[in-house]
Amino acid sequence: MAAMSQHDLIIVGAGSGGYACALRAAELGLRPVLVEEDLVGGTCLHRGCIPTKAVLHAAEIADAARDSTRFGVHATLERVDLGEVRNYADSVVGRLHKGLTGLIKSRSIEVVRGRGALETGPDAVEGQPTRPPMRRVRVGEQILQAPYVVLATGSSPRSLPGLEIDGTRVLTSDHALRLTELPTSAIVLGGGVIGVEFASAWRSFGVEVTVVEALPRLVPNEEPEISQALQRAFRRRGIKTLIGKPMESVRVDESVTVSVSGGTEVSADILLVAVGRAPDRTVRVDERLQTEIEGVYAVGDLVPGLQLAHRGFAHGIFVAEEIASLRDGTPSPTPVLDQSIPRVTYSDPEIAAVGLGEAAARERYGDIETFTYELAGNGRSQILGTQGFVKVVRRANGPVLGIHLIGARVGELVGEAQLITNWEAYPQEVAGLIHAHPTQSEALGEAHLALAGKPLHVHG
Ligand SMILES: Cc1cc2nc3c(=O)[nH]c(=O)nc-3n(C[C@H](O)[C@H](O)[C@H](O)COP(=O)(O)OP(=O)(O)OC[C@H]3O[C@@H](n4cnc5c(N)ncnc54)[C@H](O)[C@@H]3O)c2cc1C
Ligand SMILES: NC(=O)c1ccc[n+]([C@@H]2O[C@H](COP(=O)([O-])OP(=O)(O)OC[C@H]3O[C@@H](n4cnc5c(N)ncnc54)[C@H](O)[C@@H]3O)[C@@H](O)[C@H]2O)c1
Repeated sequence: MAAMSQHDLIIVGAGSGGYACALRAAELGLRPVLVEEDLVGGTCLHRGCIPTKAVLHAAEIADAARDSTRFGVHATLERVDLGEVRNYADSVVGRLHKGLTGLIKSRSIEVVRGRGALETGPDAVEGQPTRPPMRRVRVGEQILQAPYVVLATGSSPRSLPGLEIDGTRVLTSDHALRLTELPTSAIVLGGGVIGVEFASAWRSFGVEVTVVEALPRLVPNEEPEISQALQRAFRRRGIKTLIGKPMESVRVDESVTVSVSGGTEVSADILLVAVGRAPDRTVRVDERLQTEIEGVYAVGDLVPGLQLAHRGFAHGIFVAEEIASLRDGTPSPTPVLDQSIPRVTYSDPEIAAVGLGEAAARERYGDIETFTYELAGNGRSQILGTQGFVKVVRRANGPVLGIHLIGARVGELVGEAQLITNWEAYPQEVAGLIHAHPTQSEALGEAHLALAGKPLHVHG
C-alpha cells in the first residue's frame, strides 16, 4: 500500500540545484522534501568540481616541485602516487559531504532515499480548488504529494555512436577520477572544459597526453585568442593536440587507438571521453524555470545552457523564492541569466570569463570596443612566472559587456570581473577604483584605465 506524504515541494535530485533549492525553501518557511537515489551533493561534490579541483591542486604542487629550481629552490619530484592523490581528494569530498548533510539536517529537511519519478498520467493530478493542483512523485512504493515539484536530476557523460565506454581503457570523467595508477599515456577526446582540465592534471603528473578536438580550437566556447593562448601553453607543456579532427573510430586491444578525420591515428593506454554531458530527459522551461506542466520546475544541468554548479545553486534559490512568492505574495525573484554567470576552467593556465565575447557583443550592439592587457605588465604575474592576458569588451562609449582572462590563478579575478559586467560599470568607473599592488587584480584595473583613456603600465 503506497504511503502518502504532504509537503510544499518535492525536489527530485539533491545535487547543486536540488539541495540549494531545499535549503532556501526551508529558510523561507516552506516544507521541502529531497529525493535522492545516491549521495546528497550530486555530481559537483562527488564526481565533478570538488574532486577534480583537488586533483588539479595536487598537479600544481607537482609542477611547483618540478619547476622549483627556476625560483632558486632545489626540490625534487620523486613520484606521484595517484592512489594517495585520490585519498586526499576523497578526504576533501568527505568533509564537505559531512558538512552538507549536517546543514540539510539542521534545517529539518526530509531526505527520501530512492529514485523519484514524476507521475504525469491523468490520475497524477487530483482535482483541487486551488492552483497549482497537487503533483505526485513516486519513489519505489512511496508516493509523495505536493503542489510544487522541482526536477533537479542533472546530467551524465555523453558518449558517441560506436564508442563503448568499458571503464578500463575507455573512460568517462567518473572512471578517470577513480584511477589509482597513472597511465603512461592518455588520449583525451574533447578539448572542452573537462578535457583540458584532465589533460592539464595528467600532464603535470608526467603522463603523455594527446587532446583530440573536433572543432578548430580548444575550449571553443571561449574567445579565439584564449584558445590560441591555451594551445600555445599546452604545446610548451608537452601536451599534444589534434585540433579540427573529429574522431572517426576507436580500436581497443592492449592499448586504445583513435583514428581521426584525415587518417591520422594515435594510440595510448587509456582514452578519456569528454564530449559533453546530457540530461536523461529533455525539459523545456520558461524564463521562470517552469516546465510545460504548471507547478513543475527544472533547475541545474537539466535546463539547457551552461552546465555549472553555481548556475544550479542560483536556479535552486530562484525557484524556492518563486514558489514562496506564489504562495505568500512576497516579491518575485529576478530570473537567472546565463550571460551573467562567471565561468572558470581550472587548467594550467586557468581561464575565466563573464559576459559577452567580442563576436556576440558585436552582433548584439554593433559598435563595440575591446582592450587586451598582457600579464607581462603585471608584477604579481611576473613573480608567479605566468603569461596571459585580460580582454575587456565594452559597448562603444558604453558599459563593459564582457571580461575574458587567461593565466595562472585568474579564476580568482572573476569575482571582480562579474561585478563590473553585472553592474554594467563604465571603464572610467572601474578606473577610479584602486587595486592593491602587487596583485593580479591590478591587470583588471590597468585594462580599465586604458579603456578610460589613461593607460599606466602599457607599452606603445
Ligand atoms: C568532471 C566534472 C568537473 C566539473 N567541474 C565543475 C567546476 O569546477 N565548476 C562548476 O561550476 N561545475 C563543474 N562541473 C559541473 C557541475 O558538476 C554540474 O553543473 C552540477 O553538478 C549540476 O548540478 P545539478 O544539481 O543540476 O545536477 P547533479 O549535481 O548532477 O545532481 C543531480 C542529482 O540527482 C540525482 N538523481 C538523478 N536522477 C534521479 C532520480 N530520478 N531520483 C532521485 N535522484 C536522482 C543524482 O544522483 C544526483 O545526485 C563539473 C562536472 C564534471 C562532470
Ligand atoms: N571548471 C568548470 O566549470 C567545469 C569543469 C568540468 C566540467 N564542467 C561542465 O561540464 C560540462 C561537460 O564538459 P565537457 O568538457 O564534457 O563538455 P564541453 O561541451 O565543454 O566540451 C566537449 C568538447 O568535445 C568536443 N567533441 C564533441 N564530439 C567530438 C568528437 N567526435 N571528436 C572530438 N571532439 C568532440 C566538442 O567540440 C567540445 O569541445 C560542461 O558544460 C562544463 O560546463 C565545468
